[in-house]
This record gives sequence, structure tokens and C-alpha cells, in this order.
Amino acid sequence: MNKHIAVDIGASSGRLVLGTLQEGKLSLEEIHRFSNGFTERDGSCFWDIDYLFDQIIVGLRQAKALGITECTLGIDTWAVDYVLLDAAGSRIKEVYAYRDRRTEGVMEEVAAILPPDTVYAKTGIQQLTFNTLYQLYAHDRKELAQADQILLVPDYLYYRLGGRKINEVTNASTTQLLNLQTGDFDSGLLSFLHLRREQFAPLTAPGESLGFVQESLVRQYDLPRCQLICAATHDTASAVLGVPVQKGRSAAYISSGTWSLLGVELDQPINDPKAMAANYTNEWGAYGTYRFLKNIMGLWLIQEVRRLVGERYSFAELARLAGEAEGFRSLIPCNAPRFLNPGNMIEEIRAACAESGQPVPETPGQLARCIFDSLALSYRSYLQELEELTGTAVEVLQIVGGGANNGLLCQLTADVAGREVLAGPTESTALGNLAVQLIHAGSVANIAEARAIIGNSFPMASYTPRPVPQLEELLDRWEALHHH
Ligand SMILES: Nc1ncnc2c1ncn2[C@@H]1O[C@H](COP(=O)(O)OP(=O)(O)OP(=O)(O)O)[C@@H](O)[C@H]1O
Ligand SMILES: C[C@H](O)[C@H](O)[C@@H](O)C(=O)CO
Ligand SMILES: [Mg+2]
Repeated sequence: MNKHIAVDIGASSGRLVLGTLQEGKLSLEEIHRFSNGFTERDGSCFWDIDYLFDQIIVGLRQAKALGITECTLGIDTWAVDYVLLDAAGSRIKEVYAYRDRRTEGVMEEVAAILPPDTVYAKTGIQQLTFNTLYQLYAHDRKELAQADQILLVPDYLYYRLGGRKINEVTNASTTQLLNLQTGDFDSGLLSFLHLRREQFAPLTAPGESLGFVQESLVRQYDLPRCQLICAATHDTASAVLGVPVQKGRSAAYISSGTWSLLGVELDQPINDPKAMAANYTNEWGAYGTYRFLKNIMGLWLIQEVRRLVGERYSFAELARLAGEAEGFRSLIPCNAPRFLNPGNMIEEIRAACAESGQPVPETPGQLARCIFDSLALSYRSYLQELEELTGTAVEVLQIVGGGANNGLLCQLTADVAGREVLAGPTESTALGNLAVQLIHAGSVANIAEARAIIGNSFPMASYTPRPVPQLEELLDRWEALHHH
């Protein structure tokens, strides 16, 4: 089979992308793109998982209409969120979105019972209020006890298509329940949650075949014959696979989308006390690697501003307006919990600026510039921490994902971080998803070859650092903001 389709569903949008490898070049054709997002109902936040499944079917029908009669298919989505199945394999409940406020205070409550350093030594996963560990702790215990199977979102979509129940390892690691030493769900953490191992599925690695899309679906919807290949189903794990390698230069990546995930790919985890104090994570990567990274609030900030000012402003337009606004006029501590899911992001940003005695952004351009300036300074700070924790200096920063299209943010990042930024591929997640399929098909030998092909197929934009006037003063302001 030489047709390969990546299903990449992020928190803000999803897409089905056809990958074609010809004479050493990989090309992408977007077959279907759709919006995604959670809705608030009676004070809770839910994803519409049936809508997402339906969009996959729509995309596959379009692939068939394009003449694709058979293909392989890989699925990746955002992390941590889960689906409960009953013994008949039916979904028990709506799928909570990780920005739901039910986990507020839970991390602290659990920390009073389970020492965080014990959990970090076991799992190496950063403390995020919405980790599956905390979501399950907050979940109704009776309902959890009824769950015959707990699948993460992409596992569930595979199950709906092919009937096979798995927990794919890269995404399973984001639950903060996988034990680095045993390579399985940690029995102590499961019993803390009153859960049994058999309520989870077999841990499965990227590259395994998961059978075919069920014949009943193929017939009912006139779909291609699809072999399901287990992708690196955490979208960030796929994004990292899609980052071209910089020969001879040490690089770090930023997977820049709803979140900005800044990190490096390691062969061994770093879960020592220093890494814990800096709240760096060791999410599992494909092929036995680890994604040593940090979650930064990311372009969620501008997504929310755009939602409020009106979607008549494209992201490109907001970046242009930001470019016309005064630089470093107002800054926000991007990773502060207040920005995780405020009712009104514009008011939250304005309040944060007012409270810290800074000019309050008024226009969309000023708001956007405040966000991009602040993200760039966040990247600089966390990059410095990353270098200290790994003991490796970073020469080049590779920004992939939708944020690679934001030239202003890429340039600001190069300026304040003082190193070259290489931007692209925008669709690194889909490319990493396809890479696993191509390796499974034997068309590509390994991930190193896949990354070389991606680098040769998708040119990257280079941003070299420009001098930042009064940089020292600006960094002092940035520091003060975090101790405000
Ligand atoms: N032309 C553009 N100019 C500026 N910013 C852009 C442009 N195109 C996309 N973006 C930025 O990219 C973001 C979307 O990135 P991306 O498509 O990687 O996210 P996603 O895959 O939908 O979600 P997730 O991050 O959850 O995977 C938008 O929020 C926007 O800020
Ligand atoms: C909630 C997760 O940290 C988040 O989804 C991030 O890991 C991700 O998947 C970004 O797309
Ligand atoms: Mg994405």
C-alpha cells in the first residue's frame, strides 16, 4: 500500500492529510480540514468526540472520491483526555476537556497524600493540573469503577474504526501514570485511584498494525480499504518525529500550536530533582526516546483573543497588527494558571498588565504584541533552563506547527533568545504521523531517513537574531513580573 493518510486532530483544528513519497520527496495533500474545540455545558467542558469521529469518516469518504481505494491510516490528537467504555464497548460518558475546572485544587490535594517527588521519580511527568492522574482523581469514583476500559482520545478513535482497544505509549505517558522503570502503568498510582490494570488496555508502540477499518464502516460509508497503523498518537510526539535534523548543530524544538512545547529528544529520561524543580517532563517518544520538554501556554492566548475580537481578524492579520504595535510595551507571565481557561482572555491580560503597573493593551494589535513578546521571552527563559538541565548548549531553535507561520513571533524569539530560529514544517505533526506509516510500509528505513526526507521536502525559514535595545532592562522587567 503506498497511500498513507495522517489524521491529526489538535485542540483547535483537525485535518486528514495524504502523504506521497516520490523520488525521495514527501508531498502532502490536505484532504479534509475541520475545526475543533471544547464546549462548556452546565459548568463542565467537553469535546464532541462523535463529531471528531464523523469528520474522520467525512475525510475518508473524500479520499475515496479522490480515487484512493486502499491506504494506511494513523491517528494523533492532543494529550491527557480519556474515554470510558462499558463492558459492551460503548462510551459511558461525555469526554471531559482538560481545561475543565473540575481539577482546580486537585493537584494540591493529591500532593498532600502522594509526595510529588515520589510521583516524579516514578513517572518523570511535569505537574500540570489537567494530567489524567488528576482528572481521574476528580472523576466520579462509581462511574470509574463501572469503566471496563479507559482509552485516551486517539485510542478511542482507533477503536471506533477498527475495534481494537489499545493505549499507545507516547500518549499514555502524558497520563502521569506510566512508570519509567517498569514501562507499564504504575500499580501504586492505579490503586491510589482505585483502578485496576485491566481497566486500561495493552500498551502499544508506534509502528504496530492495528488491523483494518471495519468492513461494516467501509461498506456503509464507501470508504477506502484502510490498514490502521499505530502512530505516535500524542500529537506532540508526532510533531517531534516530523522535526528535520540539523546536522552538526545542537537543536531544540518548539512545537508551536495551541500549546508551545519546548524541548529536546533524549535517549534516556532526566527525572532528577533539578528537572522536577523546573517542572520539565519526560513524555515518552516513539522508538524508545523521551521528549524532555516543557508546556508553555502557547497560541491558545491569541486563539482566545481572536475568538473575542471576532474571527474577521485572521491569525496573519493579528500578527501584522502586532508588528505595527510598540514592542515590549506590556508583558504577561504566560504560564500563570490564570491564563489556562479564563472566561475572557482579553480582560485577563488587561487585568494582569494593570496589576503589574504596565500600560494596558487596548487594540487587537497591542494585545497580540503583548502575547507574542511574552511568549518569546518565555521561550528564552525555558530554553536557558533546558540547557542547564541537559548540560547541552542549544545552537538553533526549530519552531514547527502553525506557529511557524507567525514570522513576527519567530523573529522575536530569535532576537530575545539570541540564536537562529528555523521555522517549519507547519504540518510537522502530520509528517511525523506519516513517517511511522512509511517506516511500517518499508518505504523508509527509519526515523533518521524520514527526517532527512522531510528536511529535503519542506524548506524552513531562517530568522537570525537582531539586537534588542535595552535587553538587560527588558530581562529585569521579565524577572520582576514573575515575582510580582
Ligand atoms: N498565517 C499565520 N500567521 C500567524 N499565525 C498563524 C498562521 N497560521 C497559523 N497560525 C497560528 O497557528 C496556530 C494553530 O497551530 P496548529 O495548526 O499547529 O494548531 P492545531 O494543530 O490546530 O492545535 P494543537 O496545537 O492542539 O495541535 C493558530 O492558533 C495561529 O496562532
Ligand atoms: C494537554 C497537553 O499537555 C497538550 O495537549 C499538549 O501535550 C499537546 O498535546 C499539544 O498539542
Ligand atoms: Mg496540532
